[in-house]
Amino acid sequence: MDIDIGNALDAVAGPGVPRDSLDRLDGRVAEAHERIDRGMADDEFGYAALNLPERVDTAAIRDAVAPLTDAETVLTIGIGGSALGAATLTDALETDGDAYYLDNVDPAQTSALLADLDLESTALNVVSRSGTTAETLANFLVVREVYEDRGVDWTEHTLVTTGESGNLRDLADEHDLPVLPVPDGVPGRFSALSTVGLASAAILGVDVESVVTGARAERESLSGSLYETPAYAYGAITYALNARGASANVVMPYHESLETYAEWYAQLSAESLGKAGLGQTPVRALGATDQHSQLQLYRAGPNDKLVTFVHARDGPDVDIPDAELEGLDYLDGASLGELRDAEFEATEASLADVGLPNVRVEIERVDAAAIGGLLYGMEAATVLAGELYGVETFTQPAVEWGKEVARDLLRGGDPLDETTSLRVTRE
Ligand SMILES: O=P(O)(O)OC[C@H]1O[C@](O)(CO)[C@@H](O)[C@@H]1O
Repeated sequence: MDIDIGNALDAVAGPGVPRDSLDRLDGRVAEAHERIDRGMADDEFGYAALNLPERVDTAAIRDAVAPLTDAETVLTIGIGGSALGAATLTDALETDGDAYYLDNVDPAQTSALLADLDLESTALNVVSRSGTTAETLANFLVVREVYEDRGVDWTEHTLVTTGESGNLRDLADEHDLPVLPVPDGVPGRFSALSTVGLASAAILGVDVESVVTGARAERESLSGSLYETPAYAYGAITYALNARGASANVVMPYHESLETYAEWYAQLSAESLGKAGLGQTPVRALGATDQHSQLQLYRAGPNDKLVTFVHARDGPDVDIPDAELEGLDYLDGASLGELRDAEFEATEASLADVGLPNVRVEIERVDAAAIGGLLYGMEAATVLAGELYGVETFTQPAVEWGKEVARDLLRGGDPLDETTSLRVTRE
């Protein structure tokens, strides 16, 4: 991936980063890289994620999914990092069939999805690192019962991706289900380039080997300077802008196929860096669509954010038929891709024009290697930012409080006294 941070410097942006500050920050990047390098060398918890391009065994993934590759549909049951990496890949890349994800507890969505699925031609990949996540286990039990109600042997269609212990591992052992291991020492949000993110894609014919090759190329770019490492340039500039008031990072890909990538990045950033009162709020947006919904705020609202554009330089295109419509002459002879690119560059300029910091992340085209590089690059960027923030990048303790209370409520616990209520209703 390429990064252009020019529109985040103080020559353009306010808040912007002075070049001499960036040079000084580069000294901290060099120290952070040494820490990251040591963590990778020792396969330390969390840092181990940056070793995945060398560690992931795509042949073993192919072997495990081989019995399922005739499936026309893959239903992945997981949540957070156990779904978003896989969804990023199958939403971005060509697949041999349909990919669906049950990554929420929404009875209407679950019922509607299951009503439409031909379970005989559907492979099930149940993914949970802990094997104890309520949403994932609940959805799995519901789906399993539907298989049984329809007389389809769910055990013939199910792959499990989980850790060495937990309810899901127990269920897999009880029913002798094929199990793929989750990578040791890799938090869920960093596991896209492992069994967790690659298995569902492999079932659907995605070139997972090229995904890993692209990640490996980004891994090889890691160095002691943000000026030589796109991933570190991104991690450093988002950190530096946050320190100067950019409290939100609007991730705005200009490709429908990358919309889920923005969702994946939101978890990666928020769950890794949102600690000790620090962190940058990830906002998901989509170009060109959100020029017609959020751009007004970005250009004329508070300069309290940065916008990260994600753009592929090349890709499929569609010619626009010549228009006889007055005022639309500028479309004559143009294509949808040219219109999109003109709008992307105009939006980038529109924000620079008012000093709203923005960064351009570019890939050559949306293909397996580029997506692998983008995923790896953003993981490395987040690890670097975590070193600069000085936070515990690889844990997520804040998510546990709500889980415990939800469990207590389901067990008939008392209503919460942390919340207050002031209901306003129509008479
Ligand atoms: O893979 P698991 O253990 O089901 O966890 C799913 C998700 O839940 C979290 O642990 C947060 O609750 C995420 O970090 C993780 O990606």
